[in-house]
Amino acid sequence: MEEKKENGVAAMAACYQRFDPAAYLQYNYTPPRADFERKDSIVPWKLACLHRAFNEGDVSGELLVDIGSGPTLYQVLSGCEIFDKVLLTDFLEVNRQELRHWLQDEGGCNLDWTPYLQHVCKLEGRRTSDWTKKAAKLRQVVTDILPIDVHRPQPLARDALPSAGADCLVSCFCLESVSPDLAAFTRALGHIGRLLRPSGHLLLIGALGESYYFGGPGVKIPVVPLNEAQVCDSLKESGYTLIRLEVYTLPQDMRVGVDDVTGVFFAKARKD
Ligand SMILES: C[S@@+](CC[C@H](N)C(=O)[O-])C[C@H]1O[C@@H](n2cnc3c(N)ncnc32)[C@H](O)[C@@H]1O
Ligand SMILES: O=[N+]([O-])c1ccc2c(c1)CN[C@@H](CO)C2
Repeated sequence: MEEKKENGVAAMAACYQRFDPAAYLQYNYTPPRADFERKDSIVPWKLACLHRAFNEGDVSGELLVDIGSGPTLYQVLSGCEIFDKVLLTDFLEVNRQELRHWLQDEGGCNLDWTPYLQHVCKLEGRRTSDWTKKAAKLRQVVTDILPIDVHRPQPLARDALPSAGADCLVSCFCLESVSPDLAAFTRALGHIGRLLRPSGHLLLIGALGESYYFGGPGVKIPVVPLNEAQVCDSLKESGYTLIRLEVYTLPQDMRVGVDDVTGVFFAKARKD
């Protein structure tokens, strides 16, 4: 059994060697999936879920860790106003490099995050012109971009976090996209839970009913197809209490051929 587990994880790691951050951003973070003029676009829905979850009064602390950041920053645009310290993490150096390009404001980014910063300012009741302040805030609070492997019982380097752990985790489209099967997905949930202090919050966004996605031209990556019940069961099994689950169903024109995702879930949970 141990060998089968390791083979599945190794096969996933091999797929990711061909992951293309620029293509991935193009596929998922430009219109129609990221259209801030459309009420039914996926990215504004995700940003609204995250804004509400970070700002309803129960989430607080010093340290927020984003698990499997990839080449994207949207997942911490609300959290950066709440936490003094934000850690971004990813398995691939190409993604960590993409994030560094933006954070060091040195150019070379494959996506302009301005519309995202402006949109989240609007959600916060601020002028959209405050986006430059939000960008500065994000650059100030993101203190590191670390390698991570959610299949390891210790996903981060031993000294990466304070002994108390993180106060909050956010993770988007990572666990189901890197796990060979549902059991591995659930184990990974438990592994990242060890990074979180007791009663700390987990904000989890993921794909429903997805069996593959393209991580670049011709880079077909298998995904664990999840339904809502499995998400709830896995959270409970790996030591979380579910606070809220929200589901978005993709309209036809959001299905653009880069994956077979049918829905997106947002779960707010607390570590037991
Ligand atoms: C579908 S992307 C999600 C990116 C981003 N969080 C988002 O919301 O679009 C999945 C990410 O998981 C990363 N990844 C692959 N294997 C991993 C592993 N074993 N542990 C943690 N992250 C991994 C990939 O490098 C990739 O950035
Ligand atoms: O519409 N979206 O905002 C969006 C963003 C990222 C991803 C998806 C959809 C679906 N596929 C996952 C990878 O399994 C990645």
